[in-house]
Amino acid sequence: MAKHWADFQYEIYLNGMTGAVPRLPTDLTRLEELTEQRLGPGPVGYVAGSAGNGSTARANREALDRRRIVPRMLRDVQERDLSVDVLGRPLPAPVALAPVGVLSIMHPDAESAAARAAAAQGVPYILSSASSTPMEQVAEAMGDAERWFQLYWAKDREVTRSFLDRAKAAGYTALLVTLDTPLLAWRPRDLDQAYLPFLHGVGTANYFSDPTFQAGLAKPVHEDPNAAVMHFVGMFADPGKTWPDLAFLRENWDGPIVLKGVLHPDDARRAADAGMDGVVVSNHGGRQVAGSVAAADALPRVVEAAGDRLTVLFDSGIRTGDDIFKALALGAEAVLVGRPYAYGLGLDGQAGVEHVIRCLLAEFDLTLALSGHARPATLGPDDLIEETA
Ligand SMILES: Cc1cc2nc3c(=O)[nH]c(=O)nc-3n(C[C@H](O)[C@H](O)[C@H](O)COP(=O)(O)O)c2cc1C
Ligand SMILES: O=C(O)C(=O)c1ccccc1
Repeated sequence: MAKHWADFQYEIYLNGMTGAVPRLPTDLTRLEELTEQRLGPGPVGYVAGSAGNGSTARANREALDRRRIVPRMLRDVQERDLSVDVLGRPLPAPVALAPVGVLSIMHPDAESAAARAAAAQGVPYILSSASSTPMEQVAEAMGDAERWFQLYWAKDREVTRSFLDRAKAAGYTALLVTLDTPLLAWRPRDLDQAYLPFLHGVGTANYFSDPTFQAGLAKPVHEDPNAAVMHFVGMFADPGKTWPDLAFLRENWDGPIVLKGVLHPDDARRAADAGMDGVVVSNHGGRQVAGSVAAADALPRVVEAAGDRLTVLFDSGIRTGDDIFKALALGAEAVLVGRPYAYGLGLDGQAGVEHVIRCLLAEFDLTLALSGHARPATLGPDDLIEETA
């Protein structure tokens, strides 16, 4: 019998018999405010912030809220199985932790704590290129648990090659290449505080620990950290890249490659033509293009364009179990979750991240069951209606 994620609900009530209540709220939309109260506005502003006046982040929520589930009755949901195969990997549920950089601004144990939480719950951890901990150290914290690597595709081809070699050697099985961040967007919350973590050397661990990156410096990082930061800033993204450049990644990575940040169906077709294995339909949680199409509104057309040529993943705005249900019903094979686990980490370290994973999956399991489904595979567009204004 497969594990029932919904058992967490019963566990919470049972613990209540001894007077214990959960350390964090089970409505994950409350975590942002709580984190801000505890950690202060600087770091939380970076995590919570979005592009422009926040319209894309709001649209992400509206597009999910506008879709309503139409539950079905009497369909035997006693035994349920949330497991899925994604990119040829068996996962216990259709959820992974999104790549979120600079996590040391939330907690000193940073990515290692988040990775341990993912490993403990069996969900994949996607490590950001801009992590505050080197990829080998995060890998070590996870044992042989499922991990994927997110690439910020550097200007310097040899640094990129070195990252790919290191990620492979450290056991990261899939590569997510983020395409929507060739520049950092206009983010008023960060601008108003003049706060950018990298300038303080946060989020540069993979670069500073890289032999090829180091070879490009006149002095070792510890002798001239400012020069190292400037070297990083100059190379970490490359607005000059075009579709033919993907051939380099295809030649240098044996496992699955997924392009993160695809919103247009034609870009999905180009991804398949370039030999990519999947896409993440994402607008970076509303942090890049202000005024962008909501990720959930872009999803159906990308799913249609992908056909059976690409694995389609989804992120941007997932906060609850019913959001996961909706994304899957719109055609995503799995979802990534970003900010909620970053807040969980800020509030309670590894345990806080585990809390977030368990709440989301318990709620998803219950939503699935109460709507008449025993497996993610039976979800489809018929399970939703779209409200019109
Ligand atoms: C603080 C922060 C840092 C992020 N860093 C990265 C990153 O390094 N690489 C990346 O591909 N996406 C990054 N993202 C975007 C997430 O991977 C994901 O697309 C987004 O958070 C999903 O939206 P959500 O936060 O609403 O779940 C970051 C997001 C946040 C909030
Ligand atoms: O802040 C972000 O959204 C992001 O993707 C990022 C970019 C560079 C380094 C760290 C995070």
